[in-house]
Amino acid sequence: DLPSQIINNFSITHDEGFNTVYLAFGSNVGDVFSNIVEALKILSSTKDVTVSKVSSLFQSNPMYFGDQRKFINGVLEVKTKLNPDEVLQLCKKIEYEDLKRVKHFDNGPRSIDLDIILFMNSKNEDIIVSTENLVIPHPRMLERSFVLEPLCELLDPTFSHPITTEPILKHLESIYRLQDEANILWKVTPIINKNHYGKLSDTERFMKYKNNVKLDPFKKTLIHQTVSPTYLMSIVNTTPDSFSDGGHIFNEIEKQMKFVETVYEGTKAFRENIIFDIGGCSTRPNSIQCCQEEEIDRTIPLIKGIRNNEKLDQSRIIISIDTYRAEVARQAIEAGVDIINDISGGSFDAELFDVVAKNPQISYVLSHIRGDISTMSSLNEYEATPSQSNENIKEYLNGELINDNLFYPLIRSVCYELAKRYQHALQKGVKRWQIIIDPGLGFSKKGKQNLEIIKQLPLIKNYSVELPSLKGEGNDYVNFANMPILVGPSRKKFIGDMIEESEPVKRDFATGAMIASCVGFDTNIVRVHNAVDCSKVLKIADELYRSDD
Ligand SMILES: Nc1nc2ncc(COP(=O)(O)O)nc2c(=O)[nH]1
Ligand SMILES: Nc1nc2ncc(COP(=O)(O)O)nc2c(=O)[nH]1
Repeated sequence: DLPSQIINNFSITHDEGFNTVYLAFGSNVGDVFSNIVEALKILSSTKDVTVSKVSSLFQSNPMYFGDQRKFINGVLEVKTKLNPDEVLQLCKKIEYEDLKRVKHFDNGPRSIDLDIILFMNSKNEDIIVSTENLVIPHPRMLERSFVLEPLCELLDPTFSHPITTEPILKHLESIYRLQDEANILWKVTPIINKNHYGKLSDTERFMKYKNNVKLDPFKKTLIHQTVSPTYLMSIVNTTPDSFSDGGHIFNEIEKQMKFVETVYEGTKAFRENIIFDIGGCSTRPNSIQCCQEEEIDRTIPLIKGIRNNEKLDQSRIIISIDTYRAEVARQAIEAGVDIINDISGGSFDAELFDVVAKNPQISYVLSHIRGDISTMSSLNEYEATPSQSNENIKEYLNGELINDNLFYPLIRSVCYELAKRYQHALQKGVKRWQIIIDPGLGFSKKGKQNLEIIKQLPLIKNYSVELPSLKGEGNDYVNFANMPILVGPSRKKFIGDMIEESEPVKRDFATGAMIASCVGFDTNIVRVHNAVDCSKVLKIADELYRSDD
């Protein structure tokens, strides 16, 4: 029952092992995000098929036939006992029976497209197929950034194409070296919470990060650079003791709403969107944590109020909840938030990741921290690199193995510890496409360590690490390619110490300078108290650092 002609005589043994298959998916018709989630669900519920990895989502320009909607593309890894032909039949069933795809013409619009890109048998040998209805590896994969970019997120950097024997990463670089705008992708994270009381039917409500890849004219190396506007996150602390506001808007919903409306009006000249980050429980070092009911009482009514406020254009507003508690996150999603902003990296409440996993349509900020609110300030030793502490760990930068242990121990430790939290998140079913990375300024970092983190932010997207898998056997490969970065330096102590200013509210000018620098270090979202003034800072910084020319 195998395809008639297999070039390499690697038979597909139906032994206890599983074949590994990489499938590229794309959609540009109908409710695109739901099509993709539905296709994943059907694959995951198919006998002898497990979806083991899913890439980020990318918005891409239609290739070959330009006159159609942009696509949302990605790649997934599947472990299966099925042979290539059976996988092909399964893909066709999902496309045409389950998702009712109607094919008008080649390369035209489609509700879902599932293409077999690569196929390895249970001994990890490449299966090459060439029949009239199936060719593996996919014949056009090497010309498609919308396939290779997401595929490289799932593979270790040395993984090579079975026929060219060149690393896939190198093939992707060759596409970008063409410097053709058509190959440029937008990384997207979903903010499609339909609990907006029906106000938002937009099935493609994503935060978008346009990643330009320019050729450095001198060094001939490729420079990845975000060229889309930086997102502005406005802190709305409804706590009585939040160290910067002193609780002046605590417990008076109309005052909180007035604050939100002021920020909404004051930022719309220079920001297309505004994110309101609703915080009901201070996370200042050693602060007393309010109880869950108190946190819910302080936050949920305001979220509902914002979503119901007719004066506000909901399509411009993104709401996040700053909480590490699962129940608060769950109720906030019900109330209409688009992002769970969790300073604990899912480590303070074991159920938090479950809530995020149940809602693949919203985004999640995965932050770096060590210990808990009362211990985090003392846990700021970063002398050793991850590879030094455990020789099973292999770290890469831009796909090259790093051996030098003196080289950036701080950022590498932060990335490695985030990679471990990332493993836990994915094990609970959180999708990579939901995740925004935050290095946690002021959390388990003192003074100048925060500046070092900011200067090394660009490394995060080029960092990857091979580390023991949580299942106990073999290694996982984690990278942060294309992950949006959020930073929250606003009014923090490390800024206050630098300018000898003990009053947080007087640190806004220095915060503005810090924010502009963060944009220069390729940050995608900045979290601030004084959003109105920072919207002007971002206008300047984006003009300087985000211009496409
Ligand atoms: N951006 C984009 N363009 C496209 N053009 C053609 C096809 C048709 O692909 P096929 O030849 O593998 O069916 N798929 C896409 C796609 O998924 N994304
Ligand atoms: N994602 C994210 N969320 C946060 N929430 C609270 C604080 C503590 O500062 P605050 O009390 O001024 O809000 N800092 C962060 C941060 O740095 N990143």
